[in-house]
Amino acid sequence: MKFTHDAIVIGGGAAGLTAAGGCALFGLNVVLIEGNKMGGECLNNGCVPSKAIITAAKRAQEAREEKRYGVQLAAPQVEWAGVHKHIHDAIAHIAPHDSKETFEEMGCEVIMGRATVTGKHTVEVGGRTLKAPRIVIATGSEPFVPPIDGLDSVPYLTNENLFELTEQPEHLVIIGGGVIGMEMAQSFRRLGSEVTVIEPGKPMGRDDRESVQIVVDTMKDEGVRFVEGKGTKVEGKTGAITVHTDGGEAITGSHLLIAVGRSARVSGFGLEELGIELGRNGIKVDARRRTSMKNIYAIGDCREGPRLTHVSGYEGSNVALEITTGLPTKVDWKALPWCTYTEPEVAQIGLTEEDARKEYGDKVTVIKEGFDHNERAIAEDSTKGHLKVILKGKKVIGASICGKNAGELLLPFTQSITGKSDTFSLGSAIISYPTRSEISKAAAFSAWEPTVFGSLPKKYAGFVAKMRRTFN
Ligand SMILES: Cc1cc2nc3c(=O)[nH]c(=O)nc-3n(C[C@H](O)[C@H](O)[C@H](O)COP(=O)(O)OP(=O)(O)OC[C@H]3O[C@@H](n4cnc5c(N)ncnc54)[C@H](O)[C@@H]3O)c2cc1C
Ligand SMILES: NC(=O)c1ccc[n+]([C@@H]2O[C@H](COP(=O)([O-])OP(=O)(O)OC[C@H]3O[C@@H](n4cnc5c(N)ncnc54)[C@H](O)[C@@H]3O)[C@@H](O)[C@H]2O)c1
Repeated sequence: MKFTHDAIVIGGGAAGLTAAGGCALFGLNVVLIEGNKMGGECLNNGCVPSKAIITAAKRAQEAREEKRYGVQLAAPQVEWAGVHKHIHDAIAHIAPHDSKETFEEMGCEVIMGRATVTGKHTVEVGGRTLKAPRIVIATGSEPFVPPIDGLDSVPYLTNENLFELTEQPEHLVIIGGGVIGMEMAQSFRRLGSEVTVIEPGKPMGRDDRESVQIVVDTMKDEGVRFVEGKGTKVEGKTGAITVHTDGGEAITGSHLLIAVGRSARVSGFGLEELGIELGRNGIKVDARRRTSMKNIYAIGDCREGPRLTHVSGYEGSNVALEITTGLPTKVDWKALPWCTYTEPEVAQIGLTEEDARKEYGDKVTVIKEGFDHNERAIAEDSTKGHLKVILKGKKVIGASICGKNAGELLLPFTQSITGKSDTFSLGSAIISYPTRSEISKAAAFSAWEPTVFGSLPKKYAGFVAKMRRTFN
């Protein structure tokens, strides 16, 4: 077969951009195909707009706080057009990083068009037939819309139109207390909307329960209402939408946000026809991200597995490395970090306490340090939260952090879980004072405290002291 390219990448989100960019930087002849907007979900209707609205909401909240540190701010006046502009300015600012031009400069051919996989080595786009020994599918995911009675007859929001709102919701009802539901609930509440979250299970179900409880309590204090139950029926019209729950509640709001998870984008572009195996929610892949057709990879949100921008980027670079070097490159999730950007933030890496205990039982110990002992946090009057280090013996297998900027504090634990560092070196590192990251040193040192100040070192110190007294 005569190939037009070394690799074809379908999808210009975090996964596809990284895979295509990586191949191009190694000098391969790679084509990247994007059917909608370069940058995909993260840039256009995911991480970037959500973090931009969180920032606006934080500013409003700060102004709403009572006099603090002896300083009184004026009450916030939220002007929705300004919030909308801030969101779209942030997207526009970052867009050049992911643009067609940037990737062409890197050496990719970029085609704007919808691709169809037509054979083991063949992709059709805009009337062209492209052929390559390796194909990478990085088509992402879309909001899962649950089969709730009446939902198709009312206007509702998902992350795909939420950030386009030109008016502020008076009362936002959110179905789903997962990551999106919680980040958006706090943001809209802080910006002045009434907010109700409907969630049948535990909000932020994958996270450390103690940490999540702190966030839920904070949000309740800020006026978010939580309703336990499943949304089962929806009715109403623009401006007055009622959600009925299986617990018998009926909540009426001006706007409805659906945030109950994601569906992998896997149909309508040839995968079924080609017989590529699909799982429950995404393309089935092995640890090297190869599909059932081994020369075709699937990375990022479109395959089964965790759905996060840094995961998409990681898989993109792994696959680029495997394609360019020919060496197998497996993914490894033991040090997978994630963070939910509520206030306080909840950050996690590796196993939570609950999962670690399930897996290793009483071999697990947990060291907990509160920010109430961290002097920077005290000086800032921001002591909510804690760090929990999950250990198996002296080996770190997880860390859960709840607090201001918790997501920024994960890095040392990445190093220790992957074996590039350990609790002893972290516990003896010099860390600038006063910083919130001193909490990591304090926890790591706690793991060694009984040994360092144990009976043997004490005996030795006593012996040295006795010698000095005797011979000085
Ligand atoms: C509201 C929200 C907030 C989020 N916040 C965070 C966060 O703070 N941190 C984090 O890590 N993650 C976050 N995420 C998750 C993150 O956005 C995704 O995991 C990530 O963007 C997935 O990247 P991807 O490249 O796999 O897919 P996508 O970004 O979805 O890219 C896939 C691309 O493929 C294109 N495509 C699809 N089919 C075809 C076809 N047939 N031909 C050509 N092109 C095609 C699509 O147009 C799309 O551009 C958030 C998600 C949401 C919804
Ligand atoms: N900070 C971040 O990293 C970040 C932020 C936003 C989104 N994301 C990514 O996007 C993904 C999707 O987020 P999400 O919040 O949509 O999904 P999610 O899986 O985090 O949460 C969905 C929630 O909806 C609930 N639910 C399901 N059916 C329901 C019903 N009928 N009524 C009420 N509640 C119901 C579930 O119990 C669950 O708690 C995340 O898993 C994550 O991968 C990441």
